[in-house]
Amino acid sequence: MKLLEILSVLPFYETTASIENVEINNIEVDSRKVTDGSLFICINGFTVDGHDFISQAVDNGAKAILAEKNVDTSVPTILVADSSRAIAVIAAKFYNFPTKKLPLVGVTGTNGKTTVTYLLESIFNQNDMKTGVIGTIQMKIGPDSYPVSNTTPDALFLQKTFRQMANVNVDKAIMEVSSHALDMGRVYGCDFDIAVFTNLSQDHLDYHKNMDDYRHAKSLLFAQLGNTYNDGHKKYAVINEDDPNNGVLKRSTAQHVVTYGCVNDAQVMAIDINLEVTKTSFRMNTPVGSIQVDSQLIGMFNVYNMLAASAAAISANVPLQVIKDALGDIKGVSGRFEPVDGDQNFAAIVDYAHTPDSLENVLQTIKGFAKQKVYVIVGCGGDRDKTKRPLMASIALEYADQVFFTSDNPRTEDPKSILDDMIEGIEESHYEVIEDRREAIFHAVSLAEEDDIILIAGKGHETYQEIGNIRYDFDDREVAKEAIKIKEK
Ligand SMILES: CC(=O)N[C@H]1[C@@H](OP(=O)(O)OP(=O)(O)OC[C@H]2O[C@@H](n3ccc(=O)[nH]c3=O)[C@H](O)[C@@H]2O)O[C@H](CO)[C@@H](O)[C@@H]1O[C@H](C)C(=O)N[C@@H](C)C(=O)N[C@H](CCC(=O)O)C(=O)O
Ligand SMILES: Nc1ncnc2c1ncn2[C@@H]1O[C@H](COP(=O)(O)OP(=O)(O)OP(=O)(O)O)[C@@H](O)[C@H]1O
Ligand SMILES: N[C@H](CCC[C@H](N)C(=O)O)C(=O)O
Ligand SMILES: [Mg+2]
Repeated sequence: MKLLEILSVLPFYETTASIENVEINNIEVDSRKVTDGSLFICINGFTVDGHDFISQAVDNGAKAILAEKNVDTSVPTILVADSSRAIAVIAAKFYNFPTKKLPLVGVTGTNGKTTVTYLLESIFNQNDMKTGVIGTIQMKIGPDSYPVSNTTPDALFLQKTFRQMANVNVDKAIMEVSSHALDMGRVYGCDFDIAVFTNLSQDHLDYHKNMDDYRHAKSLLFAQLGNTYNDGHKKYAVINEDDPNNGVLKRSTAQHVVTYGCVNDAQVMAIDINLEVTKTSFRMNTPVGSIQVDSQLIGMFNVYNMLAASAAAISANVPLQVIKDALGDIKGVSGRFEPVDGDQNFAAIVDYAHTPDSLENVLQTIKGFAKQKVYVIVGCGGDRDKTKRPLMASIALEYADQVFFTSDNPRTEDPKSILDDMIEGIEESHYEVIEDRREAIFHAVSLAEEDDIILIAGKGHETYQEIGNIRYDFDDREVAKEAIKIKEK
């Protein structure tokens, strides 16, 4: 493709040499992956500056450089104010605007994104639609899955992936949209048809300055809705009416708002909610009729997730009966309230709760059913929001009979200092600090008696423990199974 044509989507840029005859066959943000004929886009990252790798990019065959500052190089340079924003639209153009054709649902919020995307995948599949899913656990095209390193990957990866999805006739793409991605412009070139808001509570205050900034980042998804290409298609903002932030998000969009909830009056509403240990049921009233939902998902927070997915599916014209059938079939999402079954007489549940709000939700659910003691194993991630550490510790202590504070991906921080942050100022004494997570799980399992419940929180589907910059194999579910096996002997 002619470079001039690719750049036609940018409102303003300068060039250092004529680019009239430059042809580009690839776009790259990583100098190591540049191939002959590429346009290399320099991103000034959090760790290194892409501008420092221009000579490697040129050596590898870059035919032009897109940069934020003047650089000394033998190939033409295109200067823009913000290359992270530029790449989002350039990549969309290069891959021929895949999301113009491919219906795209974006799900944002502090908790529940992964769950809602998987619920939507099941609902769309039940409606005989081929789906593509991008999120925390993996990327999927139809039944095939691929690893991802971010919940919401960078703009180039996204546009390339959406092109792949469009080429194999995916009917609906569903993605998690993190606040980091919104802030960094990773989804700036995506044309969403439906944007879903789950909820907002404290997280990521290492990245966002305060809760207002965090909320603002989330609102960008709704502000962007329908503005990307102005193609006249009907767009929907699906919003949790029971979340105190609903007003801000509604005011962020000029599109149709669909509300859901259980308390405040909403268009898609759950009533007669019955929460049990092994199942959940409720009546769902919607503008297009009413259905009885009988689900194997546990907990009030999952009622909200089911409402969010249903409201989005209704906006996409999926019949209510299909939604009912899909919600009835879903067994659960990997690492989310996942029971570990080793034929033991107590329960062990692995859950991805790694924020104060999700931990509280999941513990409220467990306390609602607990007949005997509740044990909690929990830690907090290193190089992440430090202010959530004491909050998560207090919540665990409030609901549990005994808490084991342990490591959860200490990354480059000293595991002991993370644990110190968690227990600082705590007056209760019903806890132990066991830095080694495996030891903590084995210890809790060794104490558990009939009908007790152990919650192993924070890592869910993760199959590693990140210490320093190394990811060691570690899966809470496997370790718990081992511990149970040894105890049962
Ligand atoms: C803080 C942050 O978001 N960082 C993201 C960012 O990395 P970075 O800024 O450090 O990149 P960098 O290493 O400095 O590189 C800058 C540029 O130089 C280029 N480069 C680098 C080296 C080289 O030899 N040649 C070269 O060209 C790189 O390709 C890049 O274009 O860009 C990378 C590529 O897109 C991301 O993978 C990375 O996410 C890191 C791993 C991360 O942990 N991000 C978290 C905070 C995050 O985004 N989380 C949210 C989910 C949150 C949630 O809701 O739970 C997510 O969406 O994942
Ligand atoms: N709607 C909800 N409200 C509050 N907590 C929830 C909700 N849904 C799930 N949770 C809790 O949050 C945890 C993570 O859920 P999920 O993975 O669906 O969220 P997420 O938003 O994708 O998280 P992440 O930001 O890490 O990708 C679950 O294991 C559960 O404990
Ligand atoms: N997407 C989240 C996941 C946190 C999961 C938890 N296990 C941790 O490592 O803190 C993050 O990267 O902040
Ligand atoms: Mg997720």
